[in-house]
Amino acid sequence: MTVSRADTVAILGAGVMGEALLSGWLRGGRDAVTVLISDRSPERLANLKDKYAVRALPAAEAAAQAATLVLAVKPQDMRALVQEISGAVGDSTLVVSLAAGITTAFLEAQLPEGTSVARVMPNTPALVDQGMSAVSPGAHCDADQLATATGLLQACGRVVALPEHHLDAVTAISGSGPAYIFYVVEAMIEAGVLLGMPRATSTELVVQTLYGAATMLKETGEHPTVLREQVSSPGGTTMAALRELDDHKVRAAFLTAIEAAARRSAQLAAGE
Ligand SMILES: NC(=O)C1=CN([C@@H]2O[C@H](COP(=O)(O)OP(=O)(O)OC[C@H]3O[C@@H](n4cnc5c(N)ncnc54)[C@H](O)[C@@H]3O)[C@@H](O)[C@H]2O)C=CC1
Ligand SMILES: O=C(O)[C@@H]1CCC=N1
Repeated sequence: MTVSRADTVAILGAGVMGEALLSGWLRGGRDAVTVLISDRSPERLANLKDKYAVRALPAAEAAAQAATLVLAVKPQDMRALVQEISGAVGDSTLVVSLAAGITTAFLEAQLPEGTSVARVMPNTPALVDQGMSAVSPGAHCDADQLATATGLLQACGRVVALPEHHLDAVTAISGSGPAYIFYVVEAMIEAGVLLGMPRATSTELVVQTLYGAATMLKETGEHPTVLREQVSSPGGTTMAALRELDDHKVRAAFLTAIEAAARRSAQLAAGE
């Protein structure tokens, strides 16, 4: 079967996020022949070709054969990748970057004049079709191209369009967010073990509690304060615990931590 360039998407850098998108597209019914992958690691490529039956090519060749390029390397590897593919980027190519910190202006300056670029910040729950992504258009990305970028992410979860000046904050909240939640989950599991419970039991209790609480937030649409108050009996156990969290400034620590993540995203833009 011959596949047109217009229908082809290339994932350049097929690591955690590249695979999350690839797997989401295939689960959503996209034909594997319309996806090209490229990665520096031959082992990684062999593994993905086996698992998903997609074609692998060197980055510049993949870039020449696809109308949409998803750049999914680490921010520190972005300059080298863009230099590698720049000559293969055509007039109608849409470049979609997933990298933390890397601005559309940075990419536009490295790519041929007038290249359409969209910046996206996804997160790992895309692996289970529950991703949260934000997308921002660059200077030459028109509405149709923004819709194309949005569609690629919608296959794996929800997408919001936002002005690019919010993207460092998005990176700090939803991009890195799953890690904060996993960190809290780890701490709660440890607490169960400290109280004498088998680890497997503690894990089951915590994971289902997280799932239930997330489902309540989503399905009731109630403010989290209301839902927290429903759990907090006067003079009860929950207030005893929350008082300790307040004493240990856990809320303030979250604010400071998320500010640090946003600051780090901005530093990555400067190549630090
Ligand atoms: N992991 C996460 O939770 C999220 C990551 N991101 C962003 O996604 C991007 C990718 O992150 P991960 O998937 O976590 O990284 P990763 O390290 O799992 O994947 C990056 C892949 O790029 C490959 N690579 C590096 N240079 C290359 C080149 N020149 N040509 C071809 N392949 C090359 C590496 O071999 C690696 O497999 C990063 O820029 C990150 O900021 C965004 C949101 C969430
Ligand atoms: O930690 C990072 O830099 C990437 C970006 C958002 C999540 N992971």
